[in-house]
Amino acid sequence: MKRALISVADKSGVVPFARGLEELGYEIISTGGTHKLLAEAGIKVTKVSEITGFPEILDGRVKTLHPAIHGGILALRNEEHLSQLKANRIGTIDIVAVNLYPFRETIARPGVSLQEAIENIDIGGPAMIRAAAKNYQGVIVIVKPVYYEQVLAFLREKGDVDQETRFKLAVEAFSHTAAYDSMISRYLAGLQGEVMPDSLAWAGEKVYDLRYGENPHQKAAFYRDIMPVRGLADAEKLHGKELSYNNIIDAEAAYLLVQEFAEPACAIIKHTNPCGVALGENVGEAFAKALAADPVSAFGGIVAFNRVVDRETAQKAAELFMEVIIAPGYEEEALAFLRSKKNLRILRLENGLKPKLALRTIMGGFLLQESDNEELTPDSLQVVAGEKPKAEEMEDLIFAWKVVKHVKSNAIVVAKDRATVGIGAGQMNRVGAARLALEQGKEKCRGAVMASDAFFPFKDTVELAAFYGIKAIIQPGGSMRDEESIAACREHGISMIFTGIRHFKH
Ligand SMILES: NC(=O)c1ncn([C@@H]2O[C@H](COP(=O)(O)O)[C@@H](O)[C@H]2O)c1NC=O
Repeated sequence: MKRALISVADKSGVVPFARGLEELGYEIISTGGTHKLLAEAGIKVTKVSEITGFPEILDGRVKTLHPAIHGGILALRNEEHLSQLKANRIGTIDIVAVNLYPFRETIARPGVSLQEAIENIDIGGPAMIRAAAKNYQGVIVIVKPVYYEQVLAFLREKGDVDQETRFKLAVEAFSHTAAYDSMISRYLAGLQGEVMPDSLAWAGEKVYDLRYGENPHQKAAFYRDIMPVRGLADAEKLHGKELSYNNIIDAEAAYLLVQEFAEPACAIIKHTNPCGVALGENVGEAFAKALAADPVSAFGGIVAFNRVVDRETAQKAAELFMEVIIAPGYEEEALAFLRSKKNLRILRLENGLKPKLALRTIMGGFLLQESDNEELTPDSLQVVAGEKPKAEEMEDLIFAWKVVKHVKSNAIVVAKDRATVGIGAGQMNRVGAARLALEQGKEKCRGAVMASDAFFPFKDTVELAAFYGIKAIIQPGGSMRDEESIAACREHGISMIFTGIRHFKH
């Protein structure tokens, strides 16, 4: 008689699965809780302890860790191994259906204790899963309820599961236990304050396959971090087609930019760079100002707000061709209106999410760094040239500084009245970025302020800024030739503020 061992923490779908196996003539073996559920459903089920001759002990820490179980799973189906099983009165186990203690859900609970987390580290489950996956030619391994029906269908129609499917299930099983272990190691390392361990174990769960990657000839998929952290994968799609690879990256850039501000803010993003950013009394004003900054580039943009979108703003925004809109919420009428736009994706994501770490692949490896969450404090600002900017000018400088952090280096942002006037992004020299930003703003640059993501290596950017009428500049400082830039500011009556913080973005 064929035997199936079923031991599951997530018991969804397990009753019909076990019943299906019973109908196919399988003997079902189960651990405590699973046994109870199946027996109550009227399924004939043997307790693991009857097979092992040993009770479950240590509050369930030891249930299935026994040669009678692991021998039955791991034995090759050859004469040599089968005779060893016979000599030791061990029967083979042909199906292992196991899912693990809910470690993720446990550590997601606010205030969870270390002891609770540790008790939710499954030991016996991964041991069985890995054993079954190693011996996939003889054992069918199932780690998720979604496979129950597929396996039952195979058994009913063909009497067995083919080797190709068994292999796929085994690969899935090893990926599953690897991801589970990565979660445990990251959680425990995090408790020690260790975020960059010698062995890096990051894992994700597929949210969905993307139609393609950055370009149509590139395959791509969207994964959520296996750790319980909220992020873009949690954004609720209220309307529209599936997000593309580029949409997801741009939506993140737009979201993070508006999170910089406590005031109502709007950011319009193109290819991860902002083309217009503004603050306003309300989202409507912020949107109008952000759009006015660069209406040409805004076409096909990704638009983010940090406040609930009202109907009037939705109507105005819908006049623009946007790919994605992301906000913490939408008034009912606003949503109804936006939904009339067939090609618009509407996302809702609460404010306040902030990544702590940034992982990036490079050829043959990864780079891991803390996210750029360095914030300005009043003490970090140092006026090195000209007069101390007045309150309003200072607000513009800080606004421009917060925006420039989100622009690819070399980056220059020109701003006035809490709105961008010109943005120079991703240039190979700083004065080139400045030229782009200033030329975009033209006359509007008169009386505006300028932010630079890194220091000025020469005084050329200051001189160009003076030509366009810039009144104040904010930049990290720290160049060997800072004095030349400071002298140029004094000569042209420009105030210069050092932040002591650099915001390169690659
Ligand atoms: N210790 C063991 O021998 C052991 N064997 C199976 N488990 C787990 O026990 C859970 C099922 O328990 P129950 O059927 O009692 O609800 C499963 O998630 C399974 O992975 C075990 N528990 C944890 O390590």
